[in-house]
Amino acid sequence: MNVVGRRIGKQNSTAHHQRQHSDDFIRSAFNGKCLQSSDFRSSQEFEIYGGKRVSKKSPEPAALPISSRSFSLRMNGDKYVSPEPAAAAPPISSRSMSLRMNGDKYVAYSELSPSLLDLYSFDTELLPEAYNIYEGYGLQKSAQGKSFNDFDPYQSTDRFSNRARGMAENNVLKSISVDKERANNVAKIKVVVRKRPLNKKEVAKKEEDIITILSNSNSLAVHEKKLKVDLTEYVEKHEFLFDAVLNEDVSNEKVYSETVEPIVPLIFNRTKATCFAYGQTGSGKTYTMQPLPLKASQDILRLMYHSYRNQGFQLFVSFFEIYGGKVFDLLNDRRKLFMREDGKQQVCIVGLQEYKVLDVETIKELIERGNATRSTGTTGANEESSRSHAILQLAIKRSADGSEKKPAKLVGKISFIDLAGSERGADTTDNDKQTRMEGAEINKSLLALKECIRALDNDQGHIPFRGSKLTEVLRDSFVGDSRTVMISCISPSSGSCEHTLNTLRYADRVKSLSKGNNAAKKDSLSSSSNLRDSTALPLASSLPTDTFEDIIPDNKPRWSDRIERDMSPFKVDRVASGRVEGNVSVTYPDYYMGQKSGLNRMAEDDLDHSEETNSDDDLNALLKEEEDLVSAHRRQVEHTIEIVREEMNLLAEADQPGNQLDNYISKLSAILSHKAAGILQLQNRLARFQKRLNEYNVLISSGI
Ligand SMILES: Nc1ncnc2c1ncn2[C@@H]1O[C@H](COP(=O)(O)OP(=O)(O)OP(=O)(O)O)[C@@H](O)[C@H]1O
Repeated sequence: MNVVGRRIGKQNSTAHHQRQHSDDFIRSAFNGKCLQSSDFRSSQEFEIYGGKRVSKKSPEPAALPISSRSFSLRMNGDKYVSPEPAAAAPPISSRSMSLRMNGDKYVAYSELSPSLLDLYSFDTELLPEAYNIYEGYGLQKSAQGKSFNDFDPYQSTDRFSNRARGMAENNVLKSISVDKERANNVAKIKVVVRKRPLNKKEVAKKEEDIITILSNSNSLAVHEKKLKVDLTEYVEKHEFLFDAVLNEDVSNEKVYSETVEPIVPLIFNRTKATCFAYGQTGSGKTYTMQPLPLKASQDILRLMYHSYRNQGFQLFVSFFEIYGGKVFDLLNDRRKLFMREDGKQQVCIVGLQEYKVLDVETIKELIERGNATRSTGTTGANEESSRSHAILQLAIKRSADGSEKKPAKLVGKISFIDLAGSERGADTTDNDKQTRMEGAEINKSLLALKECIRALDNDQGHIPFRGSKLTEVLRDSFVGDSRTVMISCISPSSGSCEHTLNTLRYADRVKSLSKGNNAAKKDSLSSSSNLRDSTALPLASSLPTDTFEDIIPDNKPRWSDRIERDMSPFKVDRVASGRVEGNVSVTYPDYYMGQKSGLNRMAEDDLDHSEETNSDDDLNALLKEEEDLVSAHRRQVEHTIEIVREEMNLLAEADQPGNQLDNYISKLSAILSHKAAGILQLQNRLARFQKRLNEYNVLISSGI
């Protein structure tokens, strides 16, 4: 593997500080034998642990990893080498790497963690309660009554005067308090939309850009061309409001600063963050996601080596994918991994490899390797389309005393998820069995992910993470202090309108009902009510805008949505929560205003009355039935449209001279029977579902 070395020599504004830290590191590492950094500057070579040379670039200390606990060195003649015998080092193919001095050479500096990664059992309580990253060990007594300085390797060799140390601490304090302030301002869930530019193919096909985004606004409009029943065209405008809306000119840097950057400092303080990209194949998920972990790790390392230096934080990377409901290690030749649940219902991914990394370059190479391994399938829409969820995790760990003697435990982490193309969930009707199964799994996981995030944001005690492999794997990101950023990627082209609307609805559902969102959104949207500028006929306006929603419940209503729809049957589209459509403001029953969805109630019931507890399975089954009902309703509406078309044709025929009355009567009779059968079927399904709700005591309105 092409590891290390290339980063060295890169001068930047922090070079001076880093050089100083390098000096400190070198002094402490050599335990008093002071080696000048100039000795290192003259070093020319890097090589992989085990002796294989990788790079001959000059390792300037400006870019050296500065964690004095990240590796240790010893003298060997006049050479400094790692205390681990080279022979004992596993080959690079087994991913075990560590930086050491070998003569005047630096060698690789990543380390393999234990092969069993227990996602859930990470003890995030490793830091004594008194510990707070924003105050820092170095500035307070630890639980054992020892100050951080008691085990600070800087202390014995430190040349700084107390005054200088005080100034340094002040600076650390300042940056820490800035981070703390920032942390308080980071929303628990943030939903961002990114529009990509039209691609060459779309331009060649003369497809129009149907998305408008007002500059400096966080709303966007989709202009959907539709046909009335009489086949005349009109444009329906769907407006959505999100936390941020990024147009096609926005750079990846801006995407980073808008999404992940504010979260990074939080993961040093036990936060588990998740950033995922959602959208149809080719909408820009990978383009958007790929740079983020790199940028994040750059910031993480900066924090580790500066603001939080000497506190023993370590950075680990793992990269795996979920494909067809199975988990594969992308950094270990796609080895199949197994999930196990222990007695405490904590789930482990057995065998997942994690790398300890000290520099961005190594992370970059690991990501490249994982991406190359990532499974892709051939789809009609995009040959490179991915049908898997790729999950890259950056974990911050630390041992209890900040040293490397004890095993490091998880402090916080950030997971980057490049989801499978959202429309892939529609493959459940495909002829190919494998494709169907993959589609079903994708569908299930996208639904479950949405439900988990919503449950999370509502502080529901009950999070339906067992809905899919994806959410099971992410379980520990849904408990405790968490942050979630969803980046919805959309294509601007008219040909993708249906998928775009589905993506936006999914995003809207993730965001909706969340605490503090509704009021704000309502305010902001009420000033722009009547956002739809189409003249939608009642029937046309209840048309589903897509077909795959039957399978992917992007538009999945909660109990409250159903009421909203029921009360305003002429509304076609939901926009961000609290939207006021047309000039009709929708009145919610009090129950709904309290945001007590049926599920919330179930969750609360779970907590309050354990004997009435519904299991996850029950909850998921109920959710599934709800989805099925909505799907059936949608199909019924589509069916009705077809029938209305038939009726119109029949009427047109009837107007023709010489029309056969017999023919007209028999056709009309068939059409009406057809219509009635469809309605009856839906009524039966609705009745069954109502019964189920009654059984679970979640019937929320006598009006249903
Ligand atoms: N914001 C953007 N600016 C410029 N090009 C973009 C942008 N977003 C995506 N693209 C380009 O569009 C193409 C498809 O993007 P990408 O592969 O990221 O889609 P995807 O959603 O990950 O698809 P899949 O689900 O199939 O993996 C790529 O060639 C990519 O470079």
